Amino acid sequence: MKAVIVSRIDNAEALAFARSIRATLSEASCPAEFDHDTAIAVGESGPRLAETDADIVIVIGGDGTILRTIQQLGSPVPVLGINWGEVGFLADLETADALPFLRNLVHGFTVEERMRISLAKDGVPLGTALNEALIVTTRPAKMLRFSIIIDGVVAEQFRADGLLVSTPTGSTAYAMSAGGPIVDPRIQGFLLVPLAPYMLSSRPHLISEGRRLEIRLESAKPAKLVLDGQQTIDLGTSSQIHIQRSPVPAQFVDVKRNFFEKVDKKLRNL
Ligand SMILES: NC(=O)c1ccc[n+]([C@@H]2O[C@H](COP(=O)([O-])OP(=O)(O)OC[C@H]3O[C@@H](n4cnc5c(N)ncnc54)[C@H](O)[C@@H]3O)[C@@H](O)[C@H]2O)c1
Ligand SMILES: Nc1ncnc2c1ncn2[C@@H]1O[C@H](COP(=O)(O)OP(=O)(O)OP(=O)(O)O)[C@@H](O)[C@H]1O
Repeated sequence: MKAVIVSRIDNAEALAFARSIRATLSEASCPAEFDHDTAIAVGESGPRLAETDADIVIVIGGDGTILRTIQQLGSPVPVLGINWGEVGFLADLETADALPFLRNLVHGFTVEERMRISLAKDGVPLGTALNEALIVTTRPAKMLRFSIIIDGVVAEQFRADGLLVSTPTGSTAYAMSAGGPIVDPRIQGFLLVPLAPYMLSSRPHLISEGRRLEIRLESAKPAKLVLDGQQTIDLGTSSQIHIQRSPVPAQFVDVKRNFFEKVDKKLRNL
């Protein structure tokens, strides 16, 4: 088994912990290297995540570092998050448990898959998201006009600051703050949550991932697409965005942590 280690690069203690993880894995006969950004931060060199042939990616950081890592991976590689962040909801291991867990990792592990969404504009791929795709007005305090088309039928039309198309994984993130439900990650679906809709009756929708989903922007106002808070794409005005389940799910090392216990522990006292 071979590991690549990704650390947040803005925190010296996290980088020092990354070194101790590399040493622990080497002692357990598991070759481990730093990814490009982490290596540069400690004066070394390392592979870009898009080119890694590692069997596991160990991430030391919070959710943003995990989300960015998954976006940068080429083919799917199981991710093990060690929490060195403010919340670290996607990081299933706390630092105190990390080294003992890693020593046992070499004996094998199971993988949990999480659906991602893929987006395209007029047939041109825009990217994928593990948490959500946010379509939002470029100009603050201006509204966009949305039509949500499901299986070719206009399901809802409204004006709003923006619209979140979230996965079940992202239902505990921005979508939660915007009033959406917590969605069991075993459910395969799209969670649509409008941002400040100018309509009394607009509600979040959870729809099956098997549906054909299209979002039409119908006001001549500029909009942006933001994927997992990491990647921003200009949509210009009046776009037609097609959304489907990505054929490539994200993979996490299953540390047997209960999702609902994590919600209770990590999100009740933010
Ligand atoms: N008002 C909000 O709640 C809000 C606003 C912007 C972005 N976000 C979320 O932040 C994510 C990007 O994370 P970041 O750390 O780079 O941004 P960030 O540093 O602005 O932090 C956003 C917060 O959301 C938490 N978070 C991220 N993904 C989560 C998940 N799946 N479940 C529970 N909490 C989660 C992070 O721990 C962090 O505390 C975006 O995908 C979006 O979901 C939330
Ligand atoms: N390789 C990198 N390139 C650019 N910025 C990075 C990199 N690694 C980490 N960062 C920055 O470090 C900080 C850590 O983000 P991260 O989301 O991991 O932790 P957090 O926000 O403290 O925790 P949480 O997201 O769990 O609340 C962010 O400001 C992130 O942009």
